[in-house]
Amino acid sequence: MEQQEARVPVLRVRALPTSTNAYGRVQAGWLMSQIDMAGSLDAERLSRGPVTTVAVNAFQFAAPILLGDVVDLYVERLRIGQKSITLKISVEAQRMDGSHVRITEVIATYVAIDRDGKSRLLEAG
Ligand SMILES: CCCCCCCCCCCCCCCC(=O)SCCNC(=O)CCNC(=O)[C@H](O)C(C)(C)COP(=O)(O)OP(=O)(O)OC[C@H]1O[C@@H](n2cnc3c(N)ncnc32)[C@H](O)[C@@H]1OP(=O)(O)O
Repeated sequence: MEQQEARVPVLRVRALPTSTNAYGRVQAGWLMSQIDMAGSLDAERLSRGPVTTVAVNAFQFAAPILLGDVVDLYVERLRIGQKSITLKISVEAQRMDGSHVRITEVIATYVAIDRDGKSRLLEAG
């Protein structure tokens, strides 16, 4: 049977009352934390060890994330260097009515580090 390649989010999380303001909209800080979580997860897998965020580009938010939305974070590897990985992290929300909304895209660079926090070569297999 022919396999269809599905786009799989690195992280999927629901916006609950603990993530929103009093008006039911997700706070930017919560979303940034999820973005960093998705990016570092992918970079840790690729580098087979710890990483740190060295640079993040400017963010722009196209739409709000609302209470109850399911938030999907997709990661695309843009550049794999000797010690660093640059990723595009895209955020989409599924509303409770089933509609899908594009929220933001961020470009972030992660550097593989050793136990002392010094940069190290990637160990991608
Ligand atoms: C409204 C709400 C408010 C919210 C507020 C908003 C905040 C928006 C946050 C968003 C979401 C994220 C949230 C992160 C949250 C944290 O993670 S906080 C920051 C945590 N990061 C750190 O602490 C890292 C601190 N920096 C360091 O420790 C050192 O600079 C590093 C990363 C170990 C690099 O050390 P180094 O000696 O420069 O390393 P070096 O061997 O020369 O270079 C290694 C590689 O890094 C690359 N590199 C070095 N510097 C850079 C650079 N600046 N750019 C790109 N690549 C670089 C080099 O090109 C090299 O790559 P390769 O060409 O080999 O692949």
